[in-house]
Amino acid sequence: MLNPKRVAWLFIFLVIQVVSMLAIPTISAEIIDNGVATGDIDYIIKYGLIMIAIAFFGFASAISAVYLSSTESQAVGAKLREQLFDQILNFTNEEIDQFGTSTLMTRTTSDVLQIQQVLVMALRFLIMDPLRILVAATLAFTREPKLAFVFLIIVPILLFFIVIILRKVNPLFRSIQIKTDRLNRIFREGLTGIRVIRAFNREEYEEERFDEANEDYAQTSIAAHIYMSFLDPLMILLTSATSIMIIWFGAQYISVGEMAVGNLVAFTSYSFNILMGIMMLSMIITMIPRMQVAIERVYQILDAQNQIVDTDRPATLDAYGKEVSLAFNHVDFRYPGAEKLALKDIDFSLKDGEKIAIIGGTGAGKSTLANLILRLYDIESGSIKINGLDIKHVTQHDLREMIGFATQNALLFSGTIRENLKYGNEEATDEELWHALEVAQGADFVSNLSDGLDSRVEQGGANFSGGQRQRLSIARALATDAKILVFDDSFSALDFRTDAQLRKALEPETEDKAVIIIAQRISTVVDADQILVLDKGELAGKGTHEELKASNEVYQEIIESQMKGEDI
Ligand SMILES: Nc1ncnc2c1ncn2[C@@H]1O[C@H](COP(=O)(O)OP(=O)(O)OP(=O)(O)O)[C@@H](O)[C@H]1O
Repeated sequence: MLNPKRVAWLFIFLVIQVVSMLAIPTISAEIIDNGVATGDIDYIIKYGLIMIAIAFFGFASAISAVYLSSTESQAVGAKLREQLFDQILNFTNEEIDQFGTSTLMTRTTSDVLQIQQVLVMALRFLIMDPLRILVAATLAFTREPKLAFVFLIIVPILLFFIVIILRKVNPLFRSIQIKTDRLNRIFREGLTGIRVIRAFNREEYEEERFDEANEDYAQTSIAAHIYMSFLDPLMILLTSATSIMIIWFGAQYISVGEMAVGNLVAFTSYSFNILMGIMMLSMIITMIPRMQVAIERVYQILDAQNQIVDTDRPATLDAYGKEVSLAFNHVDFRYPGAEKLALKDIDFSLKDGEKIAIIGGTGAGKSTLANLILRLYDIESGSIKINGLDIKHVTQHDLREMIGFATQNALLFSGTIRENLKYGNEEATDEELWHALEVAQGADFVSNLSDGLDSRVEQGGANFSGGQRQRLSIARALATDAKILVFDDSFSALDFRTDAQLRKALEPETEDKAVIIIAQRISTVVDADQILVLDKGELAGKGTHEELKASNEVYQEIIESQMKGEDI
């Protein structure tokens, strides 16, 4: 994912930076010993200018390295987010259920950010610091081997404390990520469920739930940062101790003429570079497990095997052909992990010009059946065929292009009404959109809006009533010009009159289409060519309204329960 050419440039700039960082004290030592000590001004000026030139190169390289590491890590972050979003969009409902929406969001945002933040540091310091330590140690040991023993004392002490801190801090950072998930989940639920929370006066309870998760997250973060905060003072303490030791022993060597003053200055600087290098390297090493956790979490999503895949050699489905047929042949379906079948032995067929209605109590399996037509889940046995082709043998794209779907919850996207209506057919003209709205009984209310088709739709369609949302979602399905129309309980929020008008307006529109209307109300299904009665996932009856009314017990019960409702 990293660009090798840019990483190679980064490496070159970092080498220049390290060389310049360590060349400066080396030249200083030369100036002190050969210029200052002998009063040679020319020497001082000449080497002073060389020092400035080296410092300039070091400065320019440092800036270039920061630029390259930042842009590289940003590019990796952007790529990961793009891949995650693409992958999640292709997830089946099963995979989305398995992960849960809040963790999918945390992983796409905060885990990727975590990777980016560590990467920007790691790209520089993982290359620069080992180099810095190596060169500084070589220079220190070759220039003044007598003082090298100082490192043999200080470095083990530094490493000892760093290991202790890392061992404490790593598990804490791991748990912070899990706690972020939890915090996001509660926050999300609070936002989406705000109306329910208010209606049940549960603000206090939700606040407590959030506070508790927030406190837990904050405490873990604080604990982790307390441990991390030891690193700075530890470093100050150890560099000071090193300087004191170097000056103490160095002064003694200088006084007996065994060491030059310049070497003392250079050695102090090398030692600082070595200790600083070790500390920075340790900090990065601390961060790497955090990045690893984030990478694992991100790759769990990216590596998830999509359960529903297109076959290698798909058959061609003529989405705009004259005729269309849909057949369920003894279909059994079970939700992943469920014990019981959600649909059992479902068998029916319909073709263009026909309208099938599916009725049944809550949880009977109506929406499940609609989802199977779209192949949102794969069936366990039997087959679903469109135009004689098993839907597993055509691409999901071709299949879904055949179907205009109005979902049960009438979800709309933020944008304009026009954008929402054109969601399934970008080519649709305004005239076609208005026509779809006419049929969906939504033209009146849209034309009364000051901006008509350009009116804003808030997230989820929050600025429209349930009935208006349903009409827009029906119009969206009609605007696709698909051959099969599925209305999943899409008329439930409409009053009886609008429901009847809509079905009437649909008649001429659907002469060459196959229509499936899922409903709970008898009045919505009476005029269907065929009614399927679903009961606990099984087909309890199949026939016209009159036939079922005369002979089907479940249907009779539904009629009876709704008659009672009308009496009230
Ligand atoms: N994602 C899911 N995972 C597991 N079980 C599910 C899932 N969705 C639905 N079910 C189960 O499948 C059964 C059928 O649900 P379905 O949503 O199809 O019913 P329905 O007839 O459309 O009901 P309603 O009219 O209330 O929407 C129910 O028992 C439900 O609990």
